Amino acid sequence: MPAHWSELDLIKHFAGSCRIDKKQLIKGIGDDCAVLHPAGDEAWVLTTDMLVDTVHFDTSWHPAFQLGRKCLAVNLSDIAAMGATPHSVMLSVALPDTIETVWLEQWLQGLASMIDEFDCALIGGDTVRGAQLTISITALGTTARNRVILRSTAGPGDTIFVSGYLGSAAAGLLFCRDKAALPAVDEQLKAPFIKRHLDPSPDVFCGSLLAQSGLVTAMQDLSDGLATDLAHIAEQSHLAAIVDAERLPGHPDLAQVCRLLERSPIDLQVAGGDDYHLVFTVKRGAEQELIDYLARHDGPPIYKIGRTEPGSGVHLLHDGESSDIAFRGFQHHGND
Ligand SMILES: Nc1ncnc2c1ncn2[C@@H]1O[C@H](COP(=O)(O)OP(=O)(O)OP(=O)(O)O)[C@@H](O)[C@H]1O
Ligand SMILES: Cc1ncc(C[n+]2csc(CCOP(=O)(O)O)c2C)c(N)n1
Ligand SMILES: [Mg+2]
Repeated sequence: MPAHWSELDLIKHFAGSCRIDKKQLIKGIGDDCAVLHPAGDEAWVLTTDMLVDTVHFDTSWHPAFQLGRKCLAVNLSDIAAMGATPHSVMLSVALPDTIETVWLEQWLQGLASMIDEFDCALIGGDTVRGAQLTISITALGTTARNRVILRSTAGPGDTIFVSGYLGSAAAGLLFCRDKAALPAVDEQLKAPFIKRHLDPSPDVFCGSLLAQSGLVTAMQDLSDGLATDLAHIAEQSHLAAIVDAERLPGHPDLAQVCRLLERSPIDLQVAGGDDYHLVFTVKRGAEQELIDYLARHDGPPIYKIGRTEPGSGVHLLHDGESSDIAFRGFQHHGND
């Protein structure tokens, strides 16, 4: 892979080299999922995510069962971001010879439990031998055509919300990765952070409620970190996103845990990645209506973190200063 190319450069190059439009394609490259309009009022959303050993997970600390669940969770999070309901999945794996049967069985049980939990079915895939354990899942979701939520449709003056705590998985990853280097930390204190890294639960129910409410203008899931993921909404909606650092929601123990890790909580919250919650925009004046709608439908709490305005970038307000953090989240290429 050419090291000087960023992930976005590569995607643009792929897109620029192939035909990318097609009848019945509502949205191709550029969102959490592609959107197809098969017939009638329905829309299909399709997404694929690849997980590679040592890049997305590390089998030395990731139990097989939880890894099986996470492989699907990251895809379902993209389906949630469109406001759709998961329907079916295709599984492609490259397995090295060193994989043990017991490990594979536990991994599969984890995957199967996630398939059951979200009422999906496994409908196909591909299986090959490979040097490095690689798992690629393609997921299909369905929704009503007029309920699909894109990244490109936020308006100026909208309010920005997230659907859960930020930074937990990033702290959990540090606990798992730097085990030897860290002083002994109370297991109970670490547990929720490590759980969020190992076994995130995608906000599928929340995403679907948000779309049903008719009050959400744009949405995206949080995989690379707010700095990058919100930048996609800002860029595609031709807006600036203004985020108030004090409003970023975190686990009640995040500050304490970050002191032990010697990391800034805000850094983990905006750039740590692996959150798998949703970031979305709501028309100004409709915030309370949305909160009431969620409460009426047993929805989860949501957290207001900022607003959009004319302009560009993602601006983090902290201690009276503003800094542009657009695309400062996790990147696979270009900033290693
Ligand atoms: N190799 C590729 N060929 C064609 N399109 C691609 C390729 N890689 C990514 N894309 C498309 O580019 C867009 C951004 O991809 P990306 O994987 O960054 O999605 P994301 O939702 O932003 O992140 P995540 O995968 O963490 O959810 C998507 O529309 C995706 O389908
Ligand atoms: C062992 C290990 N090292 C680092 C990370 C962190 N990480 C890897 S990929 C990614 C963003 C989402 O990926 P993608 O953009 O491919 O969907 C993040 C935050 C991890 N989870 N495990
Ligand atoms: Mg996504």
